[in-house]
Amino acid sequence: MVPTKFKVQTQKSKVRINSESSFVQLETKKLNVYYGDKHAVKDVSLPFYKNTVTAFIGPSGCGKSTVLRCFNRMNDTVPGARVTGEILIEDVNINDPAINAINLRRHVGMVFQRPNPFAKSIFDNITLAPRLYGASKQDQEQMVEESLKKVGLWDEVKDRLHQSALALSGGQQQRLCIARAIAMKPKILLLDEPTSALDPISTAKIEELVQELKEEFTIVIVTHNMQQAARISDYTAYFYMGDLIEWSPTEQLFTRPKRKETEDYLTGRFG
Ligand SMILES: Nc1ncnc2c1ncn2[C@@H]1O[C@H](COP(=O)(O)OP(=O)(O)OP(=O)(O)O)[C@@H](O)[C@H]1O
Repeated sequence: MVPTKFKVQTQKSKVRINSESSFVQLETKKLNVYYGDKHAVKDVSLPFYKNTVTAFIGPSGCGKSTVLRCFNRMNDTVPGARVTGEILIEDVNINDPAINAINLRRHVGMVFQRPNPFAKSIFDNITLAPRLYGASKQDQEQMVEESLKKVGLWDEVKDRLHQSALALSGGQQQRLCIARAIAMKPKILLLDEPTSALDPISTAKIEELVQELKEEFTIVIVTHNMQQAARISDYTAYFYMGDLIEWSPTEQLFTRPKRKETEDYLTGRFG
């Protein structure tokens, strides 16, 4: 049992898991990742349920981002990286060499730690990829309005869509990056420490947004902030040195962890 003073408040009462949440959207089976001789991720088998948020927690270097990057095959571009095991998205193994990584990324959007808008207009940031797939002008306009409304940015930027995205604040830029990631209507949204560069108000907005977006997407978030994991996720996976130590419903993991190692991490005894 985690002593009360170390307990992180979970807000499960606010977390609504919808009826499709028993559907496994994404699954890893014996996932291993090597960087040369370094065995960075070891035999990780995990389900990710549709329209839920799963948080990855654990000390620096434990493999959280590496696992996340497998889901859109970003590790393909890392020299010396090797991935074994299966990653199934709706039963299709995305590690199959026949799967085109560019097409895969239409279904798996990603947002990074630092907001990284292109040095282009707000409008172009969202429509760049859809244009490559032949979206008409009308579709693009609809996409821009829809995705900016979803991230709560429309009212703030609707009169300056053709101005540079770099003129936005950090928090606005991160919401724009989320809008860009969801414009193509992916099935899965990956968030790699999306609030670590943001102030508390922008962080709260993104956390609220994640709760709204899970109605439509299956979300996986890497975070160093345990309170954040407790506040916004439905499931939490705790990693240590490449091993998955525990995966549980978030409320359970934070209040009644199954493993002593998890409890030690939550109570600050190591990590
Ligand atoms: N491109 C790379 N080449 C070699 N080793 C790497 C590479 N990327 C990550 N690693 C190693 O793999 C291990 C896992 O790294 P990863 O970035 O996944 O950890 P993390 O848990 O996300 O860490 P952090 O919380 O600090 O971001 C670490 O030992 C790291 O040094």
